[in-house]
Amino acid sequence: MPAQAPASHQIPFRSSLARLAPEARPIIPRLLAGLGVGLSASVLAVLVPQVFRAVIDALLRPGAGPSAVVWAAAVVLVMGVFEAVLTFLRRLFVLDPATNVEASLRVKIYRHLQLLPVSFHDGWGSGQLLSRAMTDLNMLRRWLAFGAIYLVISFATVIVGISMLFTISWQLALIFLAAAIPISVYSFRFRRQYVAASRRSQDQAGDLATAVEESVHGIRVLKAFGRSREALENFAVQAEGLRETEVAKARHLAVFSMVVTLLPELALGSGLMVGLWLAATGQITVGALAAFFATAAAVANPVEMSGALVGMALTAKTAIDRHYEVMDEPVSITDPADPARTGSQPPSAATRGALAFRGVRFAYEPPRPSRTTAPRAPRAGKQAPSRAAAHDDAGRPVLRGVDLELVPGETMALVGITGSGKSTLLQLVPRLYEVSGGAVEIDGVDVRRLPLAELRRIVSVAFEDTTLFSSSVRDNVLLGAPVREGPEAEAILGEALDVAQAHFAYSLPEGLDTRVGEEGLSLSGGQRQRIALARAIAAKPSVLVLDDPLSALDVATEERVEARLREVLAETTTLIVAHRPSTVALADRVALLRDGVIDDVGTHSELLARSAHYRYVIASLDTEPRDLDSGLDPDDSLDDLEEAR
Ligand SMILES: Nc1ncnc2c1ncn2[C@@H]1O[C@H](COP(=O)(O)OP(=O)(O)OP(=O)(O)O)[C@@H](O)[C@H]1O
Repeated sequence: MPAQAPASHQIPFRSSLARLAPEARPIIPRLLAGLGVGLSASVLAVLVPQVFRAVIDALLRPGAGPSAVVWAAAVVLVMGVFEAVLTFLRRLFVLDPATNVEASLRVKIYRHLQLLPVSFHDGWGSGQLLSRAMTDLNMLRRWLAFGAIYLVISFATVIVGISMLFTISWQLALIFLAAAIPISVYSFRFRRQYVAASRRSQDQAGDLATAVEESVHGIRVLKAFGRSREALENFAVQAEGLRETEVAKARHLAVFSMVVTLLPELALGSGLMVGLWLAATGQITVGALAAFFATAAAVANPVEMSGALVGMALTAKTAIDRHYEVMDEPVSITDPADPARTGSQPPSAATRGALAFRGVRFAYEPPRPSRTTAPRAPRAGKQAPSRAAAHDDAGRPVLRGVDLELVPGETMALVGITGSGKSTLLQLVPRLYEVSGGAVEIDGVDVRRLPLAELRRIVSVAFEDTTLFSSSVRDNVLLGAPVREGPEAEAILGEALDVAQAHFAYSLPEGLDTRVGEEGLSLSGGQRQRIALARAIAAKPSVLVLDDPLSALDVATEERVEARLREVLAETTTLIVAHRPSTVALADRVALLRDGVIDDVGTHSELLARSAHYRYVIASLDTEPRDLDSGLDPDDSLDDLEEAR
């Protein structure tokens, strides 16, 4: 387990920036070009007062003609045009690289999220991940394209400007410089406060996004239980928390901006009095005095903007830290260093589908505080706990030594009381989680020694809680299929829909091209399950792992599905979590999971005869058909079903 990450305000700014080096390296030439033209533009702006100085002094010289004014005006005009062109070029140079960095970091975080194990996703709110992939990177892009360049330009302008001030009058320049001392002292304090507030606000924005996402997904539950108002109140508390942080952030920025505006103005005021005295006593010319104030104004502008620029830089730093918190999470489930087989072997030829659990132990990882959001300010109201935090079992063993063998082509039902670890055991087969001890084997090979792509081709899964993607029925079903286009794919699709008894899909408004999923047509729970089951079948697996995917089907449909499954996937080994006697009755054998171990294995009748715990579990299973498509009598007994086989 990696060491706990330091809180973001403890990471020095330079270290945060250094993380961007691999992204920034290719764009450095363009950034430098942008910086170069930006600097030239600002140097031009600082030089304009020197022209004024020359003009005024020339005009005040006895016998001076108006031609000096014409020349000066022409020079100022040319300098102005140059400055405008340079500013345009600066934008042109930096915009493209900044958007490239944003896009590349976004793709990287998405790819990393795909690679990270399910245990990582258990511990993170989806809004947190969403805000890191979207808002944070947007802020970073804006800073790279504008803030970072402008900060350097402003700094250089101030340095050049102050040097110019010294060439005009060292006494006046010293007065101006005196204002810089309290500004730099104060900026230290500001930086600390602002980084903490900025981190808090970006985390709170992520939490808020999670809250919106959860309530949109759970809108039916909230409405059905009349909890919309309570959800709104909780949301309002969270939104208020974010507002307060934003206000605190803005307040820090306002005070800092006030300091950086006020002090140079005070310096200018005092400088004016001293300057007039110096001019009156002939120590400087009137032209020099005018040039001094024009230059001082040009220097004061970036100083005044420094509050906003520093704020932007600190926000970008927080965005970088938040991005790399996710990127630094280790991908713990990876391809083996010495694979037992190569991915090029055709699975059907190489895999018979003998599935074995050997002394399998498993405990969910306890949630680490650094995994969720960074240090938060205490705030009123309830905070939705992360998913892993909601499980008291995290860290405690769920499976304590499971031994179970399935012969190729066998269908085995897994039963046990609720929370006994059935779903957990299933998820170890395709390595959605990694065993804490022991091994899961397919054809005698530890699944950890199979390349992940191959393992997930051999093993196909369907869960009770079905996820359909926003695309057509066809795309959803063929998601894991060996071929996804052409006549062979169509044949696989037709067969999978037939086995899953999902014929309804043909009569959808646009047939198999009908868009389903979040942004598509709403399907019933049973329909969704059938599509998800078809997806698992279309993958042509050697091992099929079904986590009660038929729970929303009526008993008759379930039976038809099982019968077709046997026909079509006669060679497929199936491990199915059963929550209904009907599912149990359709299996070849049943395994009883109890207290983290397999308590007994046998046929349904054998277990009924010899295991009191099995009888207890069976008695507590749901006997009601949930999707009343068929009109089957719910009182149909198990024996009838067994006979039906
Ligand atoms: N992601 C998770 N993080 C931490 N603990 C978990 C997680 N998922 C499940 N658990 C815990 O592990 C134990 C086993 O859960 P599991 O879902 O495997 O049980 P189950 O037998 O499938 O239950 P059911 O029959 O109700 O579906 C439970 O105590 C549960 O609280």
